[in-house]
Amino acid sequence: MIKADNISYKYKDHTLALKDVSIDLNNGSKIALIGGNGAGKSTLFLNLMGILKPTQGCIYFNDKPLEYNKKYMYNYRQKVSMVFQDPDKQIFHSNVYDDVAFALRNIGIEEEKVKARVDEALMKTGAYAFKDKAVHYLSYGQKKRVAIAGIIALDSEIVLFDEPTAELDPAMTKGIIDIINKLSDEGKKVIISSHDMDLIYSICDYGYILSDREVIANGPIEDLFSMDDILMKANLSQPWLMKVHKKMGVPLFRNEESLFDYWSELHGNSSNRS
Ligand SMILES: Nc1ncnc2c1ncn2[C@@H]1O[C@H](COP(=O)(O)OP(=O)(O)OP(=O)(O)O)[C@@H](O)[C@H]1O
Repeated sequence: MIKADNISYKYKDHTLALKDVSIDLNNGSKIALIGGNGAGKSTLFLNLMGILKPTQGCIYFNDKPLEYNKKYMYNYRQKVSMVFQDPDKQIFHSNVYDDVAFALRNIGIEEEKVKARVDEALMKTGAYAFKDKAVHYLSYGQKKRVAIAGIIALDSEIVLFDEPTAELDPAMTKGIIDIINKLSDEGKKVIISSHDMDLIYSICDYGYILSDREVIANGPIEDLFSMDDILMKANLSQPWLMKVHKKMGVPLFRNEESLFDYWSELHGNSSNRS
C-alpha cells in the first residue's frame, strides 16, 4: 500500500507545491483528498504516481521506497493507475477500442484476452456502444468513460481519480459514482480528489484536507466535515447533509435516500405523496 512520508515538492520555477505531506492509504478504502484551488492535490497525485519525484521525503509502496527507473515504474503503473481530470491527457489513440487496449497490449497480453478485458471494461463504463468510434467525435463525458475504461481494463489495485465528475451532467456524474463504488466493492483502493463536497461525503470513508500545500487535517469523513474552522481555512464547504444535521438537528445521514426515508417515516409517509 502507498504511504507518503513527509514529502515536499518544488517545481522547476521554485514554486513549493507540497510541504511535509504525510498520507497513508491504509487508513480507508475510499480516500478523499480535498482542498481549495492550488492546495496541492494534483501535485500530490503526480507524486503518488511517480510521475513527479518528491524533492524531500519519500513515498513507499508496500513498505519499500518507490524507485524511479523505467522497469520499476512499468510494474508500479500496472498496480497503481490514475484517471486524469482531463480525458484528453489520457487518450492517445484515435479509436476507442485501441485506446482501451493500449496498456494491455503494451504489457504483452495476448489479443484474445485483450478483447475480453476491453469489452468488459467498456461495458462497465457504459462505453461499449461507441467502441468503434473515432475518439475525436466523442463528447467530453464519453471521453471520460473511455479514459476510465482504460484504467478498469488494467485491473490495477489502486486507482486515483482526479476530479472525476468535473464538468459532467448529473446522469453522467451518477454513472461515474457507480463505477467508483463498484471498483471499491471489487476490493480496489480508490483515492478521489474533488471540489464537490457532497460527492466526497457520499462516497469516501476517510479523508485528508490540504490547504496551502500542507495537510491540515485527516480522519474519518464524518469527523473531517464536522470541523468548521478547518473547512473554512481550506476554502471548503460542508456537504448539504451535514448542514441539515447541524442546523436543523436531524440525524446525520450519509446519503439523501436515508434522509428521505427517515423523513417519510417521521411524517407517516405523507411527504412521499406526489
Ligand atoms: N508545472 C507547474 N509549475 C509550477 N508551479 C506549478 C505547476 N503545477 C502546479 N503548480 C503550482 O503548484 C501549486 C499547487 O498546484 P496543484 O495543481 O497541485 O493544486 P490543486 O490543489 O490540484 O489545485 P486545483 O484544485 O486548482 O486543480 C499551485 O501554486 C500551482 O500554481
